Amino acid sequence: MSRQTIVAANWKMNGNAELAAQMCRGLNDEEFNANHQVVICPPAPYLALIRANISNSQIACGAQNINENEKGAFTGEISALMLNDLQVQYVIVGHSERRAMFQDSSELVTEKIAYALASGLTPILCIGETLKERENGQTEARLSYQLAPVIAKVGIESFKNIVVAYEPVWAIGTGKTASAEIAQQTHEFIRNYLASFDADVAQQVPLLYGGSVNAKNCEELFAQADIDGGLIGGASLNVEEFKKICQAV
Ligand SMILES: O=C(CO)COP(=O)(O)O
Repeated sequence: MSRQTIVAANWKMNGNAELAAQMCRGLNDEEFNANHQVVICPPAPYLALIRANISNSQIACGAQNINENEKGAFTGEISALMLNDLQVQYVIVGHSERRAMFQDSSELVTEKIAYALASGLTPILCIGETLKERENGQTEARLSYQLAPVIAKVGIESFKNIVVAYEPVWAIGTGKTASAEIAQQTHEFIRNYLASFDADVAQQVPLLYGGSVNAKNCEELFAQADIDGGLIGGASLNVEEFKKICQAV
């Protein structure tokens, strides 16, 4: 069985109602390969708008974060139940911007993943090393450090319902993409690491590359054996460019 391919848009704190409407109009009539999924992750205020305007069954919605509690006095937070309510299927967890700026530690990321899974959401678990870590030869240690607590908490079987996005911090928003060769090597490491727990599960997990992916560099990246799609930031804010990236897998 071939692995599912996924191209996910992470709008971060960008976009507006007009872009949401344009993106739905632009993508609704696209025909994608079978087993390909497009996920749009807008800021939370636009989730309902996108849900209401998507008619293509291969396009889903995702949130950019969730709180690890069911409900209660957590001003400003969004719960998994609310995402269920809006029929949002995916949620990005552990993005490096949240790890760096909002204290999303590996422990908290693990709790969010567990809660997302228990609520029937598909987490897109983001992992990645800094430039300093890569230069010091610590890439593999960093990635396993980020994966290990999640595997310990939810079990390797749960990775049948998890998407992993490898986003080297030094490639995010910098215009510096990892070369296809470096990206493939790192994805292969991630798959082998997962395979050391369960080889069958590891073969099924979609591994996405993220970091300055655009319409020009996506084809070479997506052609790599262990790259099953991408998590796209800046280039997902342009409908025509994002369409090209979705079709390149
Ligand atoms: O962080 C990213 C997606 O989550 C990547 O962002 P850019 O594509 O803008 O580099």
